[in-house]
Amino acid sequence: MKVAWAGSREAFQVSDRMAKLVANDPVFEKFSKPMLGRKELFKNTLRKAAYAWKLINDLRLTEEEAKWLRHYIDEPNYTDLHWEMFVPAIEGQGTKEQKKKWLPLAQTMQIIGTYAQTELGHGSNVQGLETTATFDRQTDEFVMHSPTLTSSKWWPGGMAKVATHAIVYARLIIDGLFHGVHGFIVQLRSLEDHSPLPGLTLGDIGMKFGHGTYNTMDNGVLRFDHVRIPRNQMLMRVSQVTKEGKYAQSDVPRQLLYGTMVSVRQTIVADASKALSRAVCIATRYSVVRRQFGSRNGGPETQVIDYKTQQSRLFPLLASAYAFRFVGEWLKSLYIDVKQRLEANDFSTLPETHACTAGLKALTTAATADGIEECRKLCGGHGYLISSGLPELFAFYVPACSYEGENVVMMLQVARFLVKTVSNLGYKQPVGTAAYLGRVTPLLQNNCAVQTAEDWLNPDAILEAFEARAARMVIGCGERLAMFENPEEGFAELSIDLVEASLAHCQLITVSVFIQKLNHEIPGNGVKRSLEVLCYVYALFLLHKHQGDFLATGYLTPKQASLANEQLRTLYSKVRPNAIAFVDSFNHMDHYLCSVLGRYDGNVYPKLYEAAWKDPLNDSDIVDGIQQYVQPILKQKLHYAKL
Ligand SMILES: CC/C=C\C/C=C\C/C=C\C/C=C\C/C=C\C/C=C/C(=O)SCCNC(=O)CCNC(=O)[C@H](O)C(C)(C)COP(=O)(O)OP(=O)(O)OC[C@H]1O[C@@H](n2cnc3c(N)ncnc32)[C@H](O)[C@@H]1OP(=O)(O)O
Ligand SMILES: Cc1cc2nc3c(=O)[nH]c(=O)nc-3n(C[C@H](O)[C@H](O)[C@H](O)COP(=O)(O)OP(=O)(O)OC[C@H]3O[C@@H](n4cnc5c(N)ncnc54)[C@H](O)[C@@H]3O)c2cc1C
Repeated sequence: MKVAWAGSREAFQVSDRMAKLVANDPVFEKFSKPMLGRKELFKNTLRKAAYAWKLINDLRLTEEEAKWLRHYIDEPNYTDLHWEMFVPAIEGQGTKEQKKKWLPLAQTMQIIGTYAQTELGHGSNVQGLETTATFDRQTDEFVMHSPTLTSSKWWPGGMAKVATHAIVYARLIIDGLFHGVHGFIVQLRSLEDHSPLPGLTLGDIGMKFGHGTYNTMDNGVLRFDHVRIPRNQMLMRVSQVTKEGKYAQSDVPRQLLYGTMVSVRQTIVADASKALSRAVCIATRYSVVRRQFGSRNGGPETQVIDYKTQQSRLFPLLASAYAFRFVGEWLKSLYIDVKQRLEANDFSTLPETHACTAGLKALTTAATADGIEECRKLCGGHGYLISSGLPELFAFYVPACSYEGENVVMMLQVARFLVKTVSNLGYKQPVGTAAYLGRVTPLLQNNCAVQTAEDWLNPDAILEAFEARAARMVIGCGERLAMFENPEEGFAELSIDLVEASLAHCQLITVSVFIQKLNHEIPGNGVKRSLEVLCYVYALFLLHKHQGDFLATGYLTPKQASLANEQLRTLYSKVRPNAIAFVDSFNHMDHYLCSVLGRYDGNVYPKLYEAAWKDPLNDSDIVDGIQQYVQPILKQKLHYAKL
């Protein structure tokens, strides 16, 4: 199962080796992080990042190994933006000459970059950005300027204190004409003494949610006061500006300017299963250790994992972690394919890839963030302790619902893709993830054939149910949209339904990828059978949760919906014996989990007790402030004692 989770034996070995490297090195200790002040926390992160870079070079780690190393160090920092956004932006949007100049500098970290798109006034609406890049023909330069307070760049990670360069998105202006938003490589700091270059105002935007997690990142603010950069620092794969000031667009579609976001959204989907599996591992192990009620004749109480209600909250999350792992793997292969096509100037699959990355990013991050919080509740009161590992994990993870495309905004992008697909149905056969929309007639006409709970243990029945629900919701939206004279008005009016239809479409993708995975790639019958159980849990849990959709579209009868729920209860009993094996298969080490409740050895209570004594408040019996503020209250003698 560890191999099935990792994707291959080699992938398992690489990640396992890197997990151990990090866990066994005292530099990467992280348990004390929540006790540090912001400055100490930040310096500590800089120290770890520098040491990691040294390890990467000394040990000659591959790109894959380096990614795992950074992952297991488990502290967001400037290198995330450098490797995941700055470098890919140059790779995807730079010309050959630009790549030749900038990539070697970035790949050896002689320069450190960030991705400066969002502003104080605009994040989702990229076309609304206000920073200007005005071409000056006399000097062959662009003048970068922040004309308003709301045009201040706001959020870019690593920008406040570390990055030497940024890809800055700004409105291109030539001779007073606006030519859309483009990316520019801008140097921010001196490579000699790290001071901000003239004309730039740079700073940190302030503390963020949760203490010891995201505050390791220096998210920054940046303002330009007429800063000049050479013309050849505009990323020019998509559009070019000549030294005469002529604006030209190559036959590469404009959407490629958004290519870095497609790449990162794909990574975010791949990472969702890491965060969810971490929370599920903690909650499952603790649910086996924790006992409440049910003691008979002085025997042990019931392990809380044996309560059906606990199973009904925990096991769908376990199944979701596996579903997200597989859909992340699938999305990566889709992305690699589109990347190769884009390099060969084939842009045909870009719209579908954009819809898949946007929609799955929204689906997986929302479910993961909610899932982590559910796992915290599944651990009862102790889940609220920092030492459970869950509050910090939640604080670290929850911004994923907003960054890289706010989730609702992303679902509306999926909706645009679906509406377009439906409106083209007469003359363009949908393919890939939308192929089912080419079979609307049977999907709209045939209803579910399930008659017994057992009938639900059938991948075809499940797939058809999810296809019919999505098709009926999408087509229904299409029909209602057609009644509006102005399609944009209609889209806005129906946006709630469109987001729901997009979710149904994305859930269909996750369910069908899970089923495909079982059909083709699982080594070993035992592993396969166990994963089949999780696949059914995932699908039937979604069906139960969204049964309103399945009933309202008329595909299911109430009886069939209740049979699905009956089957789900049976499936939970099948998951229970393997629950610990399922979570051990994630191969998460104690160092990575950073959780007393999720310890591999289950030695929870003594370690919880021990961890409590490490709190700085327990350094002495009488702490600072008691004499000054508590003793006087105790000693005062008031007449009206009842105040
Ligand atoms: C670096 C992080 C790496 C990994 C994270 C993983 C795990 C976490 C680990 C560590 C975490 C630590 C640190 C990193 C954390 C966070 C970093 C965060 C970075 C950022 O947030 S960067 C800023 C991201 N900003 C956004 O995502 C903005 C969202 N808005 C948009 O994308 C667009 O503006 C929007 C909403 C799509 C609308 O665009 P617009 O108004 O310009 O146009 P249209 O709607 O008219 O669309 C035009 C046309 O283009 C199509 N399209 C839109 N986007 C794309 C795209 N990306 N690719 C391809 N095509 C696209 C759209 O569908 C339309 O097509 P049509 O004309 O209809 O055919
Ligand atoms: C931790 C973190 C790290 C970040 N790192 C970076 C970075 O490195 N570089 C960078 O450039 N940016 C970064 N960002 C910014 C991030 O990309 C934006 O915050 C994100 O894209 C969301 O945009 P917004 O803040 O403008 O949200 P808004 O769009 O203002 O969202 C507010 C609300 O409005 C709703 N809404 C907006 N538009 C619509 C619509 N059309 N229809 C319906 N509802 C709508 C949303 O659903 C949401 O509920 C980061 C953000 C965070 C939280």
